Amino acid sequence: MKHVVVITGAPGTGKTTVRNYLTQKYSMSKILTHTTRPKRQGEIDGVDYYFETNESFDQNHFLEHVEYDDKKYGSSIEGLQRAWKENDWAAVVLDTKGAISYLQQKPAETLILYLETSNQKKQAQRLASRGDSSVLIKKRLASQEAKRDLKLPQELHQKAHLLLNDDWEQTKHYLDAWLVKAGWQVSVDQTSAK
Ligand SMILES: Nc1ncnc2c1ncn2[C@@H]1O[C@H](COP(=O)(O)OP(=O)(O)OP(=O)(O)O)[C@@H](O)[C@H]1O
Ligand SMILES: Nc1nc2c(ncn2[C@@H]2O[C@H](COP(=O)(O)O)[C@@H](O)[C@H]2O)c(=O)[nH]1
Repeated sequence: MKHVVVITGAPGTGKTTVRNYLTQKYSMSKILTHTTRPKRQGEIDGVDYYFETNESFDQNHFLEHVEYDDKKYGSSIEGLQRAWKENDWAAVVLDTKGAISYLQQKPAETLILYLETSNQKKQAQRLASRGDSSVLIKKRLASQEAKRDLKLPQELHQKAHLLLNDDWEQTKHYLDAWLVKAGWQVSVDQTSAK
């Protein structure tokens, strides 16, 4: 059985950090997505994203794509197939609109984690600690998509698992426990029985 863990939530809630934990500790495959936004400091093409021009972006076969903060983002069908070839479990970071699309298109395989923090100031502080400029942080948090993603959309009620990411040590415990409930152990047993 294939699974895809979709990690969603507002900016700075820790989506990429959670995705890295799942790929490192659980060897889940990372689904790389495509974007036309400029690279942040330290980001590498083919590692963090496929960085595209407007023209090259349109040449992909997208499972879903969106505009977020005036830039294009999309996850390709090939990216998901590549990830599932490596491992039955894959992880991807998406905005909430992308999470809804995944749920509609892959209902049996999709598991959704919606990340929150107890206080929104924390999210801006985290973006600053990541090295984002204050101008970009202001623009990002003022975008209609970022404001929308502060709230779990109706379509994800009863579908998403809510995860409070205030304390990282505690978040790791939550994730470990959630994965057992989500069937991770079953999958490991099945793999070793092959
Ligand atoms: N629980 C935590 N406690 C403290 N810092 C954290 C925690 N989780 C993540 N961070 C830090 O917050 C910053 C933002 O995290 P991350 O890049 O994972 O957020 P994101 O939700 O993917 O953001 P964006 O949507 O803007 O890409 C990073 O510097 C990360 O190390
Ligand atoms: N629907 C999609 N959302 C995506 C995709 N790749 C990333 N994202 C989301 O966009 C915002 C902004 O990302 P950032 O790296 O510029 O901070 C964030 O919510 C990501 O989760 C995608 O392919 N589809």
